[in-house]
Amino acid sequence: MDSSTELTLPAPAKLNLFLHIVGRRNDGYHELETLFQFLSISDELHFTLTNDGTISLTSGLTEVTTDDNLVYRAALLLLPHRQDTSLGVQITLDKKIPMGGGLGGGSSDAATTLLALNRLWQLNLTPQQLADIGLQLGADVPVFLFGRAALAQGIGENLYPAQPKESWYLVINPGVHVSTADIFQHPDLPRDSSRIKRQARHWLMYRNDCQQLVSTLYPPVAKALQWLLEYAPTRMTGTGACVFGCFENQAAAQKALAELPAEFSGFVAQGLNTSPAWQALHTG
Ligand SMILES: C[C@](O)(CO)[C@H](O)COP(=O)(O)OP(=O)(O)OC[C@H]1O[C@@H](n2ccc(N)nc2=O)[C@H](O)[C@@H]1O
Ligand SMILES: Nc1ncnc2c1ncn2[C@@H]1O[C@H](COP(=O)(O)OP(=O)(O)OP(=O)(O)O)[C@@H](O)[C@H]1O
Repeated sequence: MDSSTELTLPAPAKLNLFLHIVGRRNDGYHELETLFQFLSISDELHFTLTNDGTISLTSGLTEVTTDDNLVYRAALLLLPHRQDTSLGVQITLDKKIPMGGGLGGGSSDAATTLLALNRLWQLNLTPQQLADIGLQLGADVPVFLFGRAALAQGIGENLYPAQPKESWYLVINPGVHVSTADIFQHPDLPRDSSRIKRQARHWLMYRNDCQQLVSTLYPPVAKALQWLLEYAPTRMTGTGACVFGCFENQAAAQKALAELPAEFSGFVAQGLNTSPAWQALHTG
């Protein structure tokens, strides 16, 4: 494979190890403090350079149209930055991360696309320029571009590298769809957490401010949390619906997974402080 015309890159999932809401901006977006860590489960994207000036995407996803797919939207945003307008790309997305569960798969796919096209189309955009473009697609895109586990402030654009333990997690999908916009608009969402002193304590000492509300609105989320708590310290990621338990090692997490009630699905993955996408681009 010629790396100047073809590129295969992962797009990892993330966890929000904690998530505090510390305020609300004038535009309605919430100011957060959250600790991001990547997971060893990834979507895979394959990029082939073309010379027809167009973007094509094959994803096999029935839930999302091509026009709405964050991969396609990310590629569109880079079109005006090409010097040579004959440059195009054929993209294949192999989706493995559960969608809409707070695992950030869509944002990660978008970030991997921005990184790949910056390389293939030789755009020479700086990390900050890519982050500004990425933020238009989702609040979680910058951390995937940054490629390091991080404490995020603002809506996710102010990132400070962090080194949480690379634990093993059992992630459970309770099987309900939680709308991020609905949770952030809900009158009962607490919005007044105080700012933490930068990572003064272990992340388990903090909380996810959306968890109580989502558990009340979606009983399967509460049930998954309650089941997992028998095995490990437990929390919800993002605005849900996925929840995770933190284990000492892979075997302990697998053992709990083997006992998972049939009504839920789940998987075991390791927390990673360096994004596999970043690693592939810089060492591959
Ligand atoms: C909750 C997190 O997953 C934490 O990592 C993210 O902040 C959510 O990021 P995301 O899924 O990329 O969300 P976006 O697509 O940017 O926003 C969806 C909707 O949620 C609300 N929203 C989102 C993020 C934020 N900090 N404040 C908000 O109020 C806005 O109404 C927005 O229209
Ligand atoms: N490539 C993509 N992969 C997944 N979802 C996509 C993609 N493109 C667009 N979407 C849309 O974005 C929505 C959110 O997807 P995603 O899987 O990133 O959610 P999430 O994990 O809850 O994100 P977050 O943690 O950032 O809130 C999906 O329900 C889908 O409609």
